Amino acid sequence: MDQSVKRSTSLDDPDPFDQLSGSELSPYRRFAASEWAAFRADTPLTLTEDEVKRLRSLNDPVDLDEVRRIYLSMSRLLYAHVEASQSLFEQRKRFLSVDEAIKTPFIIGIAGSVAVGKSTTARILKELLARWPSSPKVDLVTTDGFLLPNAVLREHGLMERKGFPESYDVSAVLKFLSAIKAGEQAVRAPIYSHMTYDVLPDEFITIDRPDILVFEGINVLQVRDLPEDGKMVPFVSDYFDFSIYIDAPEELIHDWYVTRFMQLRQTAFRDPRSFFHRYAELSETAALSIAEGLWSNINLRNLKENIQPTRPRADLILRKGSDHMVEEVLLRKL
Ligand SMILES: Nc1ncnc2c1ncn2[C@@H]1O[C@H](COP(=O)(O)OP(=O)(O)O)[C@@H](O)[C@H]1O
Ligand SMILES: CC(C)(COP(=O)(O)O)[C@@H](O)C(=O)NCCC(=O)O
Repeated sequence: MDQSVKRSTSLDDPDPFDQLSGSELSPYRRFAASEWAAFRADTPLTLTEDEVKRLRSLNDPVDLDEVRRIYLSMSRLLYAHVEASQSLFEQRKRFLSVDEAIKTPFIIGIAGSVAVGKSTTARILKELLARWPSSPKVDLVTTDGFLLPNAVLREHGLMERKGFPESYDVSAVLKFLSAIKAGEQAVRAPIYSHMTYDVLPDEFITIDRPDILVFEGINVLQVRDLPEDGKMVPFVSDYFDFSIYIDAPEELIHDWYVTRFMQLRQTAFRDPRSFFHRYAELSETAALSIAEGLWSNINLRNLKENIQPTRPRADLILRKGSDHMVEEVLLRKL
């Protein structure tokens, strides 16, 4: 992109969310959570309170009511999309003389800030979709496995840029998604550990021809600048059949990040193998200041510069409120 026209983002810029939800020209239709809940129709509730508790992340209070209010309608909508896409693919096979055995997975992308609750949403959706009457095979992959290893990030001075677009091996992401879409068997994805704060060397998750793949991570809706040589480059989202952006006002995400950091201090950071173990021993004030620094220097910056600008590319936006519960749903109408 021509650098002279690239708009610089300031951390103080207001969130342009109202333009998306409030304007008549918005490509989205906005629903209050109660209106959205009505679309559930006769979709059965297939999760129990205990299962929801098991699926949710630290500091995420999502419960069975939230599943009823928000997730069942989403499950119904996705069911319609998956059915339509499978039927379309069947018809296309006749034109393309494609091998009958090849299965093209339906890929759902889930984007949003660090600490907004993407993992919880991804895990609940995975379980709900897998419990449809047709019992589809549903897999979940997170993009943190595709981060460059810490050794490489250090070598390039990128340790403070973890989560920014340049900290990922995007070619590996594209190769992975292309293999999945091509219906390849046993495709490997790398794994990240929050404990070591690094990609696990030689450890992989194997994805074997699912019906549906949920692909979750902060940057999945990222659009890359065209290379100078003018070569066409696919975007990660080119492989998506449906995309969801999890959203909330920045001040709330900030609070959730800091609260979670302080809770991790009492739990995961206590483990001497944790990369953040040293923070478990710090005073409350010192730890708070570390959390604030990580939020404003890395995660807020990334949200404003790279993540929030991808929000208008999503098919569905879930906007959360102060109690972590979804207050508004925006569904793309065009
Ligand atoms: N330092 C950490 N130690 C242990 N777990 C972590 C740490 N940071 C994040 N997590 C966990 O990793 C998962 C992903 O977190 P994150 O990338 O912030 O996305 P989100 O909160 O949107 O799911 C969450 O389940 C979170 O609880
Ligand atoms: C690992 C993450 C970049 C998220 O990765 P994702 O799965 O969304 O690709 C993020 O959780 C993170 O660790 N950010 C670095 C700054 C911090 O420690 O908060």
